Amino acid sequence: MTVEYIRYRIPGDTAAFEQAYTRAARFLTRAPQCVDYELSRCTDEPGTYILRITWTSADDHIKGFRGGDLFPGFLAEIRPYVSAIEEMRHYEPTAVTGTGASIPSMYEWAGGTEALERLTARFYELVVADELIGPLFAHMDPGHPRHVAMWLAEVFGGPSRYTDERGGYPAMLGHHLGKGITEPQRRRWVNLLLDAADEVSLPDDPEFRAAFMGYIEWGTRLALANSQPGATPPRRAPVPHWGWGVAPPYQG
Ligand code: HEM
Repeated sequence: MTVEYIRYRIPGDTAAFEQAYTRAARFLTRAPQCVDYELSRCTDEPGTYILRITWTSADDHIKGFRGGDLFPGFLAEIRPYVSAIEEMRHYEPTAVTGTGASIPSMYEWAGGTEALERLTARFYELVVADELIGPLFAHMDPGHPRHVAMWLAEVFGGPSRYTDERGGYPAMLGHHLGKGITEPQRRRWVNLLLDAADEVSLPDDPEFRAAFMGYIEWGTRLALANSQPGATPPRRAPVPHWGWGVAPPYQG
């Protein structure tokens, strides 16, 4: 991945510049080498703009996009502004990246550790009483519901206690290896978790439940795949971090 920054100083009609880029952007939208792009206007210095384009790689940009069919149409739209370019360079992203706290994490939205522990306590009551999956959990550690709450907390943006105290992803993976979970068992696990979520009044707004279900579907399908005989999952990986996806929480 490489990020291209192009800084413009437009001396005249900025509306025409923005319109030209609106047309040029249609070519970026169609380019498989383009991850995303954004044109920003400077609020302190009218006429100064920065275009950020993330490319799959510098080579893909130079050889793929510039050497490809879309470039002539793109260039035709922005050619009048080439002389207004003050900087045009590729930058490599560093490890310093993240998000702020303007959007609450799913962990906070759910109600934190207390809410997740309420969820898993009720869930495993339903699980052990269930004729299809109860037998799988016949010998489970009494701390199991709290440990799964810890895992979910970490996945949804809360404290990293499963990693710090319980061995993180490799330990969680180890609990599922060789279990031979079947699809009906996976589906029952999901159904019971959703029943428990309703019973303990986990937030039921569309955004939270959609994102929550997204993780549960992903996680249970991986648990099933990794539990099969001969499965070769990665032995080491970080605990996944699940976010809101395309529908962030509705805050009124
Ligand atoms: C999102 C999906 C899942 C998550 C987050 C999850 C989470 C976990 C965690 C964190 C543990 C280890 C608990 C500890 O550290 O004590 C565990 C163990 C286990 N899980 Fe899952 N799991 C998932 C799906 C499933 C499914 C679908 C099944 C079977 C239907 C299953 C069956 C088990 C079993 C049998 C154990 C070991 C229980 C024991 O201690 O005897 N898991 N799971």
